[in-house]
Amino acid sequence: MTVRLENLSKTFGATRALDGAGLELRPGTVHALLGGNGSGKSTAIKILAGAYQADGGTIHIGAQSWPAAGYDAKAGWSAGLRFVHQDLGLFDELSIAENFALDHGWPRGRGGRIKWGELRQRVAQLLAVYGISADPSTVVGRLRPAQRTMLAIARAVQDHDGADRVLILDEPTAALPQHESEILLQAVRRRADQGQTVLIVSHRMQEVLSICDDFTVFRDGRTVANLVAAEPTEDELISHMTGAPVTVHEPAPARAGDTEPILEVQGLTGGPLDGVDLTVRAGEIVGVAGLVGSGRTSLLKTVFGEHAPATGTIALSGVPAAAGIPNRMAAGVAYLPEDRLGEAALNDLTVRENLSAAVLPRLWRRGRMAPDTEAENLVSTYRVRTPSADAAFLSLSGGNQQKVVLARWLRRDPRLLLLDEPTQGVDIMSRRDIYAAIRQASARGCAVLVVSSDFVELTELCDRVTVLRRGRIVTDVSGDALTADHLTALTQGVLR
Ligand SMILES: Nc1ncnc2c1ncn2[C@@H]1O[C@H](COP(=O)(O)OP(=O)(O)OP(=O)(O)O)[C@@H](O)[C@H]1O
Repeated sequence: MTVRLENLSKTFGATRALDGAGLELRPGTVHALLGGNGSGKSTAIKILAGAYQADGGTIHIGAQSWPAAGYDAKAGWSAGLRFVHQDLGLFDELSIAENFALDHGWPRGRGGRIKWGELRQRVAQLLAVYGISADPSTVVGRLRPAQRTMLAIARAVQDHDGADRVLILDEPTAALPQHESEILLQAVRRRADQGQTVLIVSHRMQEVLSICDDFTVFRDGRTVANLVAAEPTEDELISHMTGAPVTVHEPAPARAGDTEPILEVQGLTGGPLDGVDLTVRAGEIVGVAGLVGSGRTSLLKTVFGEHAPATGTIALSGVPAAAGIPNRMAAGVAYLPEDRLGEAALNDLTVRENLSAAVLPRLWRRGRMAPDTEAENLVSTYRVRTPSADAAFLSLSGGNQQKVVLARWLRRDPRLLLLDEPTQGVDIMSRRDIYAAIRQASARGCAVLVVSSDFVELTELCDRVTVLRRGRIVTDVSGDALTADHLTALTQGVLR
């Protein structure tokens, strides 16, 4: 089904989020919507979902048209648009069949009895169509990550051929490890080959290049490129996003010799951790690769003092680390969690206040809080797109929120920096700035431990990557062996 957005505009206070943007989806194609953080992608998607109302423009879906200011969620739904957001909205404790029924009702017989046989049969057919090899009675929490996303897609579309539905996916692979992303993208590609129209918003260039037919690039709320049946290069796409030719970044300088150990972990157990031994030295950037459930996040949380280990020791610069988060922070440990909005940000405050939160004691003078005069510098260094440092944190786009939280930690000048998925949702331009900031911290002697599902990121950023499988470190990779494919094989257990 064709979808066409024409001349879409939307203003939030002083911010012109969309300024005449356009987008056209051809039936049975996978279309990438690309753009830097704050370029207007989410605003366009939210308008299509009916969550925001546009100020002006026209929306065409199939044979129907609406003035965008008069379009709502119901119009989109009945015209066939289906959305799958990053938070898949699945109930992990329930079965696949129950998850379907919660969305679309339970088939009932006489006396209101649930017709389980009919439900299971209908769901089994959908699972087959969407290539999910699982039984309808399987509990959702047991599925692999790519299967869960595919399930959310099947549940949203609930249609066998899908040709009269348009599937809109917002960063579908952001939380998936490489191997799972590939499985998911192939499954999405197959859907399009069978006639389904798909729109994907993503910051992962290699992925969209591998499966998309058409590409639309937004910059400053306008469409700056519309590439139909094209095979652009990554550099071409980036230069559309930035409006400038791509600049080549310097590789990280080689490190000379061994430095003093900052973090020493021995025999750590607790939760999924099953005896982790790990040392990170001053100036080292060490990656942690592993599948979901391998213990990656638990390792960081335990080192930060959020979880107490069952057994084992943690030392910082040779001294046993005192228990609890305040003690770890006092010892110079900083932690950027994966769940930015839930754990890291002060959502009700401004950008400036969020940036200050990590250095509050420094700003208190004679019983008064000094204004944080560095906020403007940080906003510009990290390319945070905001009308001012005093804008509400929540009014920023997702990627810009992430940059603020990261800037806040890096300005503390930590001795040990723990990062969990640091660039999730961050555009490719800022990603490079963030890598540069992490490298600068490491050049000053900070030890960095970084968890990422994006193995390309680990290979670009890290001196060494340690592979975690079922709570144990199975190997360390560095030098020429440090490639994304090698990490995929190691985390999967294909290689030892
Ligand atoms: N509810 C809102 N209130 C105020 N400003 C907003 C709101 N939603 C979006 N904006 C602003 O509109 C602009 C476009 O944001 P949008 O979320 O559409 O960008 P995006 O391309 O999706 O970015 P990202 O890749 O970071 O998710 C940004 O400057 C953002 O701060």
